[in-house]
Amino acid sequence: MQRDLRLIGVGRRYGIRGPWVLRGVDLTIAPATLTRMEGANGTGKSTLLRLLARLDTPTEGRVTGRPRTAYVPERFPSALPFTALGYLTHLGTVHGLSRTTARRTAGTWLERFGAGAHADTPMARLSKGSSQKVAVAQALLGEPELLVLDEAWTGLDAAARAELERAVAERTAAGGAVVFVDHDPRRLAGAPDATYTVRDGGLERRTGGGSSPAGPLAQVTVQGPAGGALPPDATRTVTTAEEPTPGSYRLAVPASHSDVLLRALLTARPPWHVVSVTPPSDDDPPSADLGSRP
Ligand SMILES: Nc1ncnc2c1ncn2[C@@H]1O[C@H](COP(=O)(O)OP(=O)(O)OP(=O)(O)O)[C@@H](O)[C@H]1O
Repeated sequence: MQRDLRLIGVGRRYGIRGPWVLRGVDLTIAPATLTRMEGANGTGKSTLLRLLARLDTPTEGRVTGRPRTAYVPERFPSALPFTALGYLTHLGTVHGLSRTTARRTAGTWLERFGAGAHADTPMARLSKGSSQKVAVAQALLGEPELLVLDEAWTGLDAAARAELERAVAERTAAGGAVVFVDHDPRRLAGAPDATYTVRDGGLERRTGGGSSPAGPLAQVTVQGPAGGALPPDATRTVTTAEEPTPGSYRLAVPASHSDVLLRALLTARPPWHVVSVTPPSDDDPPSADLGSRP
């Protein structure tokens, strides 16, 4: 993403005399950041995400910046006259991939989300969860500079939910921005750079990056390039980091986030060498008690 995406004094209402859903919203979305939007039902989160994805225009105010954007809507229109693979291949070519590359990339994403067996199923016959897998795959296959996820985890099975968390970590590690809404407070807990609450038509920024990830800790030992600092995506995930020798780190990470950490380290440029991963033992205290981060 070349530049920040910015909302400047943005307001949105539906209809000339409709109530203002959003008003006076200022927001900057920078590259390589993860942003969470929270708020009660009907407060305007989806409205905000559609404005960020440039699928809607503000009633007043301005939006600047044009990152290449992909969007997963709250409700995906699955009754399309394609098979799952055919649809994704078609979208891949729209994103500028050759047909062969689009088909291969589409197949890879279906496999990653555990929907490879449904590649040739007509979209209209997919289950709700499989259809949601196609919805997230279509957003990821173009490696967007801005990924906007509106309750994208809803309906996915546990493996696919974890895979989508990994895909989000990969996007931000690759320099993309990700903005998401999800009603599960544990979703990507501890990872967001910023969390906002949509309330009374405005945005309230929560202090800090959101709640800390919780749960038993895994220990990860890694070796980076000489003089290398931990990649930001890795730093955000870990609970503690010690550097016994230059470039060598002992990291403690909630086991639920160890995949995200490993992905951030392995996809860093240059990649980090993972020396060892020790799962938590039953005697370990939960990380929620351990407080500060590096
Ligand atoms: N296309 C539309 N036409 C008219 N009103 C709309 C439209 N889209 C949203 N609204 C209204 O704007 C308000 C905010 O809706 P929005 O879907 O953005 O909220 P939300 O925070 O995403 O809600 P939820 O958590 O239930 O998904 C609601 O009152 C809704 O009825």
